[in-house]
Amino acid sequence: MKPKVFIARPIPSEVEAYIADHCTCEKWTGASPITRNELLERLKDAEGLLITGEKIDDELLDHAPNLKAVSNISVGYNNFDLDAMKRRNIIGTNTPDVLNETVADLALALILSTARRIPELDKLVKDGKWEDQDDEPLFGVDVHGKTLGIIGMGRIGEAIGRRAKFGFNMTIQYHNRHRKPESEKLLDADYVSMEELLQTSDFVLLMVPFTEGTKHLIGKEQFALMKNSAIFINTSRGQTVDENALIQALQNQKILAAGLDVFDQEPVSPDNPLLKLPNVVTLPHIGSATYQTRFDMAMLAAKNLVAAVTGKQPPNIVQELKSGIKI
Ligand SMILES: NC(=O)c1ccc[n+]([C@@H]2O[C@H](COP(=O)([O-])OP(=O)(O)OC[C@H]3O[C@@H](n4cnc5c(N)ncnc54)[C@H](O)[C@@H]3O)[C@@H](O)[C@H]2O)c1
Ligand SMILES: O=C(O)[C@H](O)CO
Repeated sequence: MKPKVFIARPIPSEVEAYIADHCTCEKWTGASPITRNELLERLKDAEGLLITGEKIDDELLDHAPNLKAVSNISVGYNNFDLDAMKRRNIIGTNTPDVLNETVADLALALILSTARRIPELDKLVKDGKWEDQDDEPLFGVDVHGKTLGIIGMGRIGEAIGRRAKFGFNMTIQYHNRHRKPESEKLLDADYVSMEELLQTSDFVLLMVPFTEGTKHLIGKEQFALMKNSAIFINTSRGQTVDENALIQALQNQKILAAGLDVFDQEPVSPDNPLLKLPNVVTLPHIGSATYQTRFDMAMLAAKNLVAAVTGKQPPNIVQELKSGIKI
């Protein structure tokens, strides 16, 4: 008998067909995203679950007595309660690498958009406010030749560094849990302390996972160390930044600007002060959102899921759950 899986997110038909070749599939077909309660109700028989970021904790696992594996269609897995999953030998997988270049493209787009004030000036033109006058009020700052400080020199951090170094002749420095000699060689990058990075970078870019150790990694103290001309970019998770401290830093011109793909609360509340500041470029968490990359992520997540529920080694079990899992 084929293992039963529940697909909680819309996925391309080709990916669904691949899963259906190996598993009995049930899927969420509602017009809006599945709610927590609806998800809990659908898990009674499921041995596998395909999701994007839904919280996997004791409450959910209590509703899923047959569950063996949860496959995330994302590289970040801060939605996994790793202890709860470990206690029940649940396999958890993610989708690394296939999205690196796409997310890196978006990070560069945020760097350029903030430095050259692209959304603000686009609005000015479309609002008919482009006047024949001295254009100094439209000036921005250069990107080429400046110093980019990357906090979190992982797979995506390095892809961003490559673009910045070889596309824009930027100087790269980074801070990471561990030194990355390969990245240092490739990017001619300096490993520096967090303090030095914050004090000397023109652009500070955050690309760490959200864990207990990175919650509010950047807060009041860190913004205080940055240059007044610094531009802050967050493409990691909203919770890695103390958002109130960021708002203060921008309102008090402690830093020049910010480019944000991620927020503490998503979707961001329309009342969030960040949305009222002209020197902030905002995006709705779309780092990996191109047709090709989202297809590749869904297919990789499907391969992880099928392998896990059919007793094979999935290609991408998350690091913390690797030991102790019996395939
Ligand atoms: N905006 C988006 O759409 C989007 C897309 C993809 C990934 N992400 C986020 O980016 C994260 C990184 O993805 P990745 O594939 O590059 O992961 P990765 O594991 O390859 O890289 C993360 C790096 O951060 C470092 N790190 C961890 N804690 C740190 C700390 N306290 N200080 C300094 N460095 C630290 C790690 O050592 C690692 O080198 C994901 O976990 C996800 O949350 C966001
Ligand atoms: O972690 C990821 O893969 C991105 O944030 C998309 O969810």
